[in-house]
Amino acid sequence: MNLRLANVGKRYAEDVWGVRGVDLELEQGIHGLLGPNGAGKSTLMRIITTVSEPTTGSAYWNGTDTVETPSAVRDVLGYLPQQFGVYPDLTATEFLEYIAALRGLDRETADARIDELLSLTNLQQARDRKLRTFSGGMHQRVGIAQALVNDPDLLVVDEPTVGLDPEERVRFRNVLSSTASDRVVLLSTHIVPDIEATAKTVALLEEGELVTHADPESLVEATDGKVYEYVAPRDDLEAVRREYQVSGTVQRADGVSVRVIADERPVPEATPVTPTLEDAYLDRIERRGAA
Ligand SMILES: Nc1ncnc2c1ncn2[C@@H]1O[C@H](COP(=O)(O)OP(=O)(O)OP(=O)(O)O)[C@@H](O)[C@H]1O
Repeated sequence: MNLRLANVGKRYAEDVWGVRGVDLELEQGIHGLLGPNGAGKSTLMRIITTVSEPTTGSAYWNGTDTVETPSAVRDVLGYLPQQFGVYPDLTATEFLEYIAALRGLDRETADARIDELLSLTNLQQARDRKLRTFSGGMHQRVGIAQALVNDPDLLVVDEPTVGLDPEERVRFRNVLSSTASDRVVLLSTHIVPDIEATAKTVALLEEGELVTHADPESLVEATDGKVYEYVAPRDDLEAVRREYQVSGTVQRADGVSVRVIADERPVPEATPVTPTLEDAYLDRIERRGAA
């Protein structure tokens, strides 16, 4: 299984490119598409799912050009878009039955598959409740269930954890990682912990361009020796933010403990700490911003 993007660009207006010159190759496993708001993640997802056509370049699924032959990807695709609307008066089971029918599954196959998916997404207890009564997290889990109805080879999930509380976010992450074997999963997010534990590779997008595509370990390694923690007076926090990329703050009795990304030790008492993927992400974004 292989998804390849070659020189993919999307122009919205004369000088407005949603993405530009993106080359990317993804194999089986979870891949994170990371970038700040407006970076072009949704644009790229819409091209991959054939909802929208690129202005330049093309996408290939197992070597077949998906702009010329959209069915090559549509037939194997599961998609959870950012704005995922459901039918509030259907129960979870009814909704999944409807999706299964649209996907052309016969009744028997559909029933078995729906049972399996409700259990995978931890919604067995709620299967006969109307979707209007679902919490944000349950809504997203039904979303992932509907995307998996046809057992897709390519699963595309766009910002799935926005608005979820931390516990639901973790639950969603676990569901997703348990579905990742035997398919290509592309998960777009601007929340680094969403992919930290699960992604095989991370593609970092900023202002429509692919900044890097690497495994999380290599990204973190590149930031090694550049992350420091120290306690700053509370009144200095704004100044620290102006000077450094701050990846965390903790209020303390004697000031604010800050975690910063810096090429050199910012103050003599700063302690070097082990970087996380979040630090590495901010470092790449920062370096680009400063370049
Ligand atoms: N239909 C459109 N017409 C014009 N510009 C657009 C259109 N859709 C997106 N853009 C612009 O393209 C850029 C990329 O947008 P996109 O929605 O792909 O980013 P994103 O990374 O998904 O951000 P978000 O997380 O905020 O959705 C932005 O500058 C956006 O304003």
